[in-house]
Amino acid sequence: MLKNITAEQVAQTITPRAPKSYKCNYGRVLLVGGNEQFGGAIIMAAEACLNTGAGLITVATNSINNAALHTRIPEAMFIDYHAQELLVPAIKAADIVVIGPGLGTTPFALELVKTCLKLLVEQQTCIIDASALTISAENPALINDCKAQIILTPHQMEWQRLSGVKIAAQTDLQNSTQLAKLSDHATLVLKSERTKVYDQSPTVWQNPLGNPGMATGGMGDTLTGIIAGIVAQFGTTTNTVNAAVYLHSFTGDQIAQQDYVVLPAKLSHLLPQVIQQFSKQNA
Ligand SMILES: NC(=O)C1=CN([C@@H]2O[C@H](COP(=O)(O)OP(=O)(O)OC[C@H]3O[C@@H](n4cnc5c(N)ncnc54)[C@H](OP(=O)(O)O)[C@@H]3O)[C@@H](O)[C@H]2O)[C@@H](O)CC1
Ligand SMILES: Nc1ncnc2c1ncn2[C@@H]1O[C@H](COP(=O)(O)OP(=O)(O)O)[C@@H](O)[C@H]1O
Ligand SMILES: [Mg+2]
Repeated sequence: MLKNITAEQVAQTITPRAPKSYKCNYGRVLLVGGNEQFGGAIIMAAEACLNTGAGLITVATNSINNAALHTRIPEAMFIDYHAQELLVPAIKAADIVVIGPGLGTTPFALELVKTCLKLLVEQQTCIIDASALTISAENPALINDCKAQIILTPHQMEWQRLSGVKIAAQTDLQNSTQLAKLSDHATLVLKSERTKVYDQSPTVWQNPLGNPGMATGGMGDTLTGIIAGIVAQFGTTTNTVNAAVYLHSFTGDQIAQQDYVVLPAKLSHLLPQVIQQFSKQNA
């Protein structure tokens, strides 16, 4: 059954912060990605995650990206993703691990995906995006064997690679069937001009918002960061994933009222205000 995500559901999910709380109450997120060529992708994901309200953020990336990362968001901690002795404890300590934006598909990238997916346990959530989806398409057991709660965020070509279903044949029934084959505890955020969210139930959720100004590189990396920030604070459920998808497009639509193209950085900067509006509806 197809249902629209509603503003009311989002407002119910985004509860105001408790006065007696501190950073560790809002989730530890580790973002892994960004090679020499695609550092921007992991920086945009981290910036969106920060602006969504995650408590503590660490970025494991190529060291060439460190200066740019810290110029943009000094709030984020940095790990050189080649440093196993730092990376492994960071994976174990995280509530949420994002893997893939700007990671590339080299043998080293494959080893990183393996390290993350194998180390994660049931209490953790892994958001698999971009290059990590392309890598997993060649190695489907990685997703199947991963114990963490899984959120997959492919665009239609990444989903074609992962599921084997051609874009033209990506019906709701096909998508649900292929998702269940990949993992019995994964949620699928299938991105398009009208993104849909599939879990292991027969209900499919459709995002009613978004605009073509959002068709720009980095917009999916930004969504991934928002999903990470929302599930870090409010738990990993279909509701929280839906809320993140909705907030991303809601913010994009606000910007498109004046702007021809919706820049990912601008969307990120508007997020704290938009999320506050939704949290106040709940106060
Ligand atoms: N600033 C940065 O650092 C950025 C870095 N990035 C990083 O780049 C890496 C590669 O990721 P990617 O998504 O760019 O490339 P890929 O996986 O090959 O997919 C593109 C192919 O799929 C096809 N296609 C069909 N339908 C489609 C759809 N709905 N949406 C999109 N594509 C669709 C399309 O077909 P075409 O239009 O060419 O016929 C094309 O052939 C990854 O690590 C990512 O994080 C980006 O995030 C950008 C900003
Ligand atoms: N025409 C459109 N209308 C609404 N949303 C769009 C449109 N085009 C792209 N988007 C959104 O932009 C994002 C693109 O994700 P993705 O292709 O992974 O980008 P990138 O990897 O460059 O960050 C998705 O969230 C998608 O829903
Ligand atoms: Mg992408």
